[in-house]
Amino acid sequence: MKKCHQIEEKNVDSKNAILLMGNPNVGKSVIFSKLTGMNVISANYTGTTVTFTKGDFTYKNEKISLIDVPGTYTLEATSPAEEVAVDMLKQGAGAIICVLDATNLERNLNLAFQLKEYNMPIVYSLNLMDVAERQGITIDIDGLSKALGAPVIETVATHNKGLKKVLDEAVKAFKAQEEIQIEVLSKEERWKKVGEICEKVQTIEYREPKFIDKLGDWTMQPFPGIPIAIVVLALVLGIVVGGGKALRSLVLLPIINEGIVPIITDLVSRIIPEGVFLKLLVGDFGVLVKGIEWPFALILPYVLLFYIVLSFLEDSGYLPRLGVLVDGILRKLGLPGGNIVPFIMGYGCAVPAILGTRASSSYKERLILTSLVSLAVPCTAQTGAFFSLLGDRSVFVLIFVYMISFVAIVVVGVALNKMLPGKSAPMLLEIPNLLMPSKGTLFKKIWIRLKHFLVEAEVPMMIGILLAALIFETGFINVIGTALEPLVVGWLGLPKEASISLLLGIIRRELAVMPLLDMDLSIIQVMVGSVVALFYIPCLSVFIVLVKEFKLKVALILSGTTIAFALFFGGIVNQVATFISNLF
Ligand SMILES: Nc1nc2c(ncn2[C@@H]2O[C@H](COP(=O)(O)OP(=O)(O)OP(=O)(O)O)[C@@H](O)[C@H]2O)c(=O)[nH]1
Ligand SMILES: [Mg+2]
Repeated sequence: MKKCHQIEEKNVDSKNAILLMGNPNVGKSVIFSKLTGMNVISANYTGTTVTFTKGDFTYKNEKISLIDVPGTYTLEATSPAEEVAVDMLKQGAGAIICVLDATNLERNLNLAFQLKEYNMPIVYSLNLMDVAERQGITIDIDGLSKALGAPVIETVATHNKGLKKVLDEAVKAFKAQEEIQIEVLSKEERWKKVGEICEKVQTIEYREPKFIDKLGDWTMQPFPGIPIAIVVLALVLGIVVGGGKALRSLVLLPIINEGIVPIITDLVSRIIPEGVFLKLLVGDFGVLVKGIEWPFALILPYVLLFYIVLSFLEDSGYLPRLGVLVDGILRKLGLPGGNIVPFIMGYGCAVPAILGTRASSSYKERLILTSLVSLAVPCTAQTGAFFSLLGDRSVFVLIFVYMISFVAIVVVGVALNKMLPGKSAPMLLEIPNLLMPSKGTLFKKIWIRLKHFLVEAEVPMMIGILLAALIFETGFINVIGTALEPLVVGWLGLPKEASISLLLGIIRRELAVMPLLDMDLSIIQVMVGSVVALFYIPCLSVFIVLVKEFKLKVALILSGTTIAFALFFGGIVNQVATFISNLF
């Protein structure tokens, strides 16, 4: 028989803290967002939350700190994300809201019983009741409550059903300060008891599977799963690429370049006298010209559409299913199918993708995925930049850049898998229910990401543009250009002023591409510039995350390697393309 757990550091505020615990993907983050009014990202796959978030609010005159933590299957953490949850639990709380997935009662109760080993009152939120109903699952709430010795409340978090009642019960529990009935069971005793409870309280009535459940199964079988995946990919590309182009050239560019920018330029020119300062604001690289055009007209359409599509795919539960289909391919890169989610997120931004790897229990997998995303996966802002630079000029070069990216992912992935010590974790990929995304949570998520982009990207982009303006207006570009001439002109075959791309690319990845837009470049030069930008150093925010997650040494090695890779292959493309063009 084990001993019950002692709470380690009794936090002074912990008596007002309510901890949301539960298995992954049971709705904790949705409950957190609904109860606190703070928006945290939720998605339909395991491992969405990888750190904790605290939300303070007052409820019925009680000051409450609600804490959302990553999901965990057991309290013996196997990944950095699960460690966060277990650490928070050990710090103690006034009460725990244990969220249970009504469609997976047995596995969820296993964790519920482990929580009973801690000296804290628990209230149970039996969530996803709508999906349970759809699947013919009925649960005897009173019976379950008796078996657990605590209140059990049926909830549908996405529709805010039952959540107030859960909060009421949690507040009641921590105010009552009743003696807690600690129950410590061995693993075998626990599973046996859980099995008995499920048998008693749960009835599963056979229902003809609904279309959405059938679709969920089809998406994982090679047929029709692969054709479905191809249709999904085509739709994603159509929406992001086609929609992005339409939004950019038909709506945003005319509004910004023919409306907003001329008005601003005119106003500023009237107030500020001719000189360097005016040029910094509204000159060729003016902050008020490029600082509006680049992020809002050229990048934003792709970012917005990508996040709409990604959020929909995330909330539907399709991504882990895609992971099952591509497991065999990804495994060759040392990344079992479960890594599909952070990998795809990398096409949005490398920062959440790298943070997302915290849910993985294998350091080797985390490092391979991080390396691939830092090196060869263009983020959505960079994609916007590539489409702006290449879309109208040469679709061939555009396809070439993405092919190079794909080849690099495969070659580097296979090589790292062979070179790095350690093992990939076996595929533990939980397949969630296929759900129709809830409009409210979907909009909120898109808004969080868009806001994040506007704050996180716009400020560094403005700084980068200001730096570029300063470098050009002061003539400093000649000094840099001359210093880098052998590399930029000699090896890469680019004009001297393209050195600016190498400087700005350090700030943000798309800034390695954007300056090329206004230069009169040949097709070969555009191709070289794009390949360099594709592999070039991860931007500053990614570098900071790399240091945080993998320490300075790994961050420096990765960044150094990506720079070397970018310059080496950029040069090779230049030499080969020039040689071929000379033949004709
Ligand atoms: N239909 C339905 N969907 C729900 C309900 N509660 C949550 N969801 C959806 O289930 C998915 C998982 O929700 P999250 O809040 O991210 O789950 P989580 O427990 O925080 O997951 P982790 O952070 O991975 O531990 C999301 O797509 C939600 O929109 C519900 O009651 N009914
Ligand atoms: Mg969560």
